[in-house]
Amino acid sequence: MEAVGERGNLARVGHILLVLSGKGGVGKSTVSTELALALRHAGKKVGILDVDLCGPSIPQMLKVQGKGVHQCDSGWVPVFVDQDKSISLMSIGFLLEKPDDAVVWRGPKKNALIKQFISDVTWGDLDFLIVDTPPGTSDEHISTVESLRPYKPLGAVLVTTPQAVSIGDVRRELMFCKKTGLRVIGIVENMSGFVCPHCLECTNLFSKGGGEELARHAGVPFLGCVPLDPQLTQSLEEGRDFIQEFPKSSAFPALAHIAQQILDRTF
Ligand SMILES: Nc1ncnc2c1ncn2[C@@H]1O[C@H](COP(=O)(O)OP(=O)(O)OP(=O)(O)O)[C@@H](O)[C@H]1O
Ligand code: SF4
Repeated sequence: MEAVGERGNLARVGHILLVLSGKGGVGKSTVSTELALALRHAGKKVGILDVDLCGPSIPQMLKVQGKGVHQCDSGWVPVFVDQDKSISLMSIGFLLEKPDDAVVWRGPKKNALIKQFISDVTWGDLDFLIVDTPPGTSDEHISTVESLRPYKPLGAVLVTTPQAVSIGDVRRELMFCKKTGLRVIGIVENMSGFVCPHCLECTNLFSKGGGEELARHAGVPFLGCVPLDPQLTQSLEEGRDFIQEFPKSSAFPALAHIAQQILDRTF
């Protein structure tokens, strides 16, 4: 295997995007998964590295839970989500004996695994590597950024919900990006209103516009608002391709728009 300084297994990866959120449950894994599907839909090859070690939910969202990863001479082979190998995934979920086993590890062990994921997964040719991180700005984030930075410049997509408390957490994320030299690709406001499937009226359950206002205030791009969409929840639970199967649902245009903006800002 090549050494880290020679780019090794990430040599043929175009862009690396970290998906960050100040707190849990705001939809970071959802955004990571749907972005991967939308970029695939735009003809791109995408890898997902799930370093949310305590809550690896992406295998289920892509219906590949329980699959095994195997080792080859150059490292770990990721799990391919589709037959044409346009989405590949590496997650600690594949290394647990049972899908709901808990990872009760101290920081150094987690950091060692993250470093191993970054150097040892054989991604091959990718247009994007999307890294789904744990909530907050912990040791794992610093470890992820420090291990990835020697390879290429890193971009960050920040996910928030519209409430003030979540927005406050994003301010801390922005500070983290500044201190660690991450380029902020933009902010996504998730769970931004609920569009009634019967009357198409939008109800702003958690208020609206906080993410956009924060982006304006911080001078970073705002990528869009994703509404709460029961079809999105359902497709994530069943591991279906929301972008392919639900083009008429309320979250679809928002996710497609966000993916397009990412393409515009990274190429
Ligand atoms: N826009 C949305 N519409 C409907 N359901 C959503 C939306 N965004 C997220 N969800 C649902 O909310 C739940 C939490 O989302 P998700 O797991 O992506 O959050 P997270 O920020 O990654 O959480 P954590 O990092 O704490 O694991 C999931 O069940 C997901 O299906
Ligand atoms: S108008 Fe209100 S109650 Fe009636 S279908 Fe729409 S959201 Fe539901």
